[in-house]
Amino acid sequence: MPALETDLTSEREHLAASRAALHRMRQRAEALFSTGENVAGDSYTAEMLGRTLSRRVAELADDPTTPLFFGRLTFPEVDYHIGRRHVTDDLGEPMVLDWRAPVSRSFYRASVRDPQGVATRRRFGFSAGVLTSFEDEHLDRGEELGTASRILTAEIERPRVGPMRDIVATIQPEQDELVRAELETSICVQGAPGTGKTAVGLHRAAYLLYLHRERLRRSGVLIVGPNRAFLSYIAAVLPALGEVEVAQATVEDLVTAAFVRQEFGERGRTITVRGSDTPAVAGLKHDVRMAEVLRRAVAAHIREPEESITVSDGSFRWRIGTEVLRRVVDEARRERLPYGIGRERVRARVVSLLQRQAEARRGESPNDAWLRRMGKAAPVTGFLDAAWPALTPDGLVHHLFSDPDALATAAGDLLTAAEQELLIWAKPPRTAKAAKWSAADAVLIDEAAGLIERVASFGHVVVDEAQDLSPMQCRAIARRSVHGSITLLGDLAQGTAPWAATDWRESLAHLGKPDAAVVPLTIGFRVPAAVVAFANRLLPALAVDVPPAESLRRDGALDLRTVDDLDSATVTEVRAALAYEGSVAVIAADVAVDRLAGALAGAGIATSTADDVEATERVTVVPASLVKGLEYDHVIVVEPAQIVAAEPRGLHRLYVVLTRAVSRLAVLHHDPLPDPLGPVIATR
Ligand SMILES: Nc1ncnc2c1ncn2[C@@H]1O[C@H](COP(=O)(O)OP(=O)(O)OP(=O)(O)O)[C@@H](O)[C@H]1O
Repeated sequence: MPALETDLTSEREHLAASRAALHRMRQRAEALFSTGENVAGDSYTAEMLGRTLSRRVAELADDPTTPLFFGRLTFPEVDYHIGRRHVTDDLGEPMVLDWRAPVSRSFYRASVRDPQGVATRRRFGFSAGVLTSFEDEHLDRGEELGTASRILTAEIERPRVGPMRDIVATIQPEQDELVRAELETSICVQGAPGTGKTAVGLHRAAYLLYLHRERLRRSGVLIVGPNRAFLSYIAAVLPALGEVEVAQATVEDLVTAAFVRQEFGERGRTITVRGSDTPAVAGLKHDVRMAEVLRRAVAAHIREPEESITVSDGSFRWRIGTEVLRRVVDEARRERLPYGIGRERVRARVVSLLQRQAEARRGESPNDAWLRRMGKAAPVTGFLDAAWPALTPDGLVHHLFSDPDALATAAGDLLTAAEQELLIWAKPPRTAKAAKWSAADAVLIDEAAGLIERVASFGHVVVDEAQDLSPMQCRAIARRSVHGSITLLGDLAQGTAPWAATDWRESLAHLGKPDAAVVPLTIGFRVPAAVVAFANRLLPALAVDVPPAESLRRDGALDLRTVDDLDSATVTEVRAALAYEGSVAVIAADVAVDRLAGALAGAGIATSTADDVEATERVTVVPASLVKGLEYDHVIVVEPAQIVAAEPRGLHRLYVVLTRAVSRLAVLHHDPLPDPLGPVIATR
């Protein structure tokens, strides 16, 4: 047998043996899981043990279609297979090393210039779970393939179907550096479309969980994405890497009731978004000045005590003078605690003053029941309600938007009279509960909640498509990462929100991480070079300063077509696309989506929607407003001018739309293409 085949045979044997070993590891975990239920003493221990073990069982799941290892490092003395998780034999000897282990780092980073002790790096090629080839780089002999690797190229150019996949086998050095940054390090990644920002963020989460498992399990890791379609697109990546316990949410989930961390003592606040704002009002509510308005509105509730209080416990009467009460309130105010906690602090101080008087009189300490009774006594509560009244977050915002005087007091020099008028409700709802809150209101209520209550902090937060966050949304995330670090991912050129960021430094300041490094990613893995060049014609019109990307892909096709009938042209184009392998998307202005889906249905072509990642239809019709972060092999963009006209930052939206194609992009238009794409610029 030729050496190559002998090698391939022995690698296949190692794969089969590793699979069998993983199977035994899982069987052992399952056996422990079922006995664990019987042996654990109390129900709490049983539940904790059960959770740990069932998580372990889930982590050890083997997916026969994903290779258990994808690489091998040969050092002069030892060699290791590198894969998605540790696999050990019955004696505990490693058969496959987790890609996150310190040794595995060399798989991604070793080069001829810096071989890190590696003699040979081997990459494996798989087809439907079967090991079919490998490629060696003898670093010790000065051989290095880099991005010329066939296996890497095949992985990058593979047709896309279904949800996003992990990239552990082919993480590139500049990506690996970000993935393996220290837990304490917050970073901001500015990357052009398809440079792997989302992939980096997800792999960083998996890496940090591996390295700081216990700490992060306690505090939690959170992934924030722009919408549900995007979250369901990325949802499978972390479980495939064995990480089954990462929270994923949109910012709206965070600030409404959808996301309450009861285990951290957070109170459930149900804000259902039922209303909407005009663009001007929404813009104002997302303005960072609102944070100071709310802070002042909360602080304005604290009043200097005017009277002394006298409390009776049935046997004696105790008095606390005005001056003393003033001091108590003043001290609590200076502690800068959340308002609601400050109120309880004041109550506790008053009770302890009463307690001291009682001790002096009786010579013994009153019991807990006495202390509780005093805390609730009418004069104490009455004093609190006057000097430090109870506040709820939605109650505060309701009050502010219903009462022009209250708003004027808080907004003072911060908002103009016209701006204040924009915020005041024409017909104030009677109660906070009856209010039809908008999405922007929910962010303000969350800000108020942060002033009133404690918010639990995550150990690490990954924020994707961060260029679209408003200052107030950044603050909502900042509250949840005060004690943790963040990975901020985005592209200023893709900012479509009215408040989209133009400078990462500002976003980072609002996020409470002003010193985080801004790191560019510039190698594109999704969009073919010809398509990148076409989309880049828009860049000068987008008024952002971002480094241009370079595509790794030399394949792909771009086709621009003027057509008479958009619907029938779309049907023809979709039919042509279906002749190729992979996914097909028709992307159009939101208002055109139903019409186009109807035309396709009329032609007998079934379509799915973007949020249905399990769909079996190969064709998806996607509104331009929902396509951010997604990708399809063959993209058909219908009437760019309509996409641009639909919103103020329409050109940015078009840039997002044009950069979704993995292989082929067809642009169908009836109206002229928007200026920057037109022939004038094209021929310059
Ligand atoms: N090192 C890599 N090896 C193979 N594929 C990669 C690599 N890095 C990224 N990709 C692939 O490139 C595509 C784009 O990646 P990703 O979605 O993370 O980019 P992005 O920068 O977040 O894009 P966008 O700005 O459009 O949101 C994905 O299919 C991803 O799997």
